[in-house]
Amino acid sequence: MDNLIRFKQSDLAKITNFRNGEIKFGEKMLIVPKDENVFEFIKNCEAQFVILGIPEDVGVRANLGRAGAESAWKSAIASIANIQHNKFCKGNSILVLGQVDTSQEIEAAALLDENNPEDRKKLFKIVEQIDKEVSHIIFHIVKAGKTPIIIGGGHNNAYGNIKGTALAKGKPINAINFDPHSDFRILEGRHSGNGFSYAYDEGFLKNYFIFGLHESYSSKNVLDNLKSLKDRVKYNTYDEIKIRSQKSFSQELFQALEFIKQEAFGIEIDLDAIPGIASSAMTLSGFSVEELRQFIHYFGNHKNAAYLHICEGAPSLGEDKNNHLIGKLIGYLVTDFIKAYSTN
Ligand SMILES: N=CN[C@@H](CCC(=O)O)C(=O)O
Repeated sequence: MDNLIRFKQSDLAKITNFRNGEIKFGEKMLIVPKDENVFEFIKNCEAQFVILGIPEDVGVRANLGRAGAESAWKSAIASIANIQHNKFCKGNSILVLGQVDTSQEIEAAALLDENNPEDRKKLFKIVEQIDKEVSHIIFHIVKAGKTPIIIGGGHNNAYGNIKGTALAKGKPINAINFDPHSDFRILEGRHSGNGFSYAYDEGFLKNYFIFGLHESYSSKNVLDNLKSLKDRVKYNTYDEIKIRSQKSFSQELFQALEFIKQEAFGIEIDLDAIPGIASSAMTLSGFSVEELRQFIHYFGNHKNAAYLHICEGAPSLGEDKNNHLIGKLIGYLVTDFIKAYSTN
């Protein structure tokens, strides 16, 4: 895997705060040893979960959003390394594979202005390059029988996750997306707002459920398109569930699972659904952290859950004094998924 920067034992040691009498995830999580073949090691190691970081925000910029999602990976892995290894969750169930090497793409994108139409087209092309790298790595993880946990990055990476998983399974997969936005925008060139529409158009995505759309941030055009595809794309809105109480959260979890559970499915989490989380489309209205954790438990508990993707968190857009909080939240979500999966 040329475009992978492997995590090393010394990287883990640097971010783990050792304490006498305690065992942290950083002391137990696996890494691919220096001289080992990556694919072989993934296949044969004891860990079921493979953590991959995608530190980029080119997709968000190409969608005319606010950059910053590049910073979530570093914060997340530092928090994960300091989770306690205990009877509730074991560090050695995780292989920290490392991060997609996005340095060239970020460097090329830095020279471009997303508000200039010609530059924006170049950003679309750079996102396509990231797509190739993401789908390639995800393909190999899933093919090895393991479960990727992907920490982005922009939501553009849903495309690579879905494509890589579908190719490994040899058929299209389903997806559930916890997101105020459909990310089903027009096929104008790749960015963070059309990962699912491209995956659908290219035949990698079969059934798609969007959980908790914000009515005020879904365009008529997108809603019309979703309506025309209603046999394969379904959604509920945050407003229906939490504001007007027309639908119940737990009943909607059930309905969504019924729609996707027949095939392998990806669990996509956009952190801009949670109030107060620094992100490109940061909001003060949305589901609570506990509802998100219940959501991950509910879907992660099903045997067809194929991967977890947590994206769009942008610690660098947050307050300086508490910029570790997004990483800490991601740590909770990762362990919720592992615990749910392990009891399915
Ligand atoms: N992945 C996020 N997609 C949202 C982002 C909105 C924003 O950055 O402001 C969307 O395209 O609607």
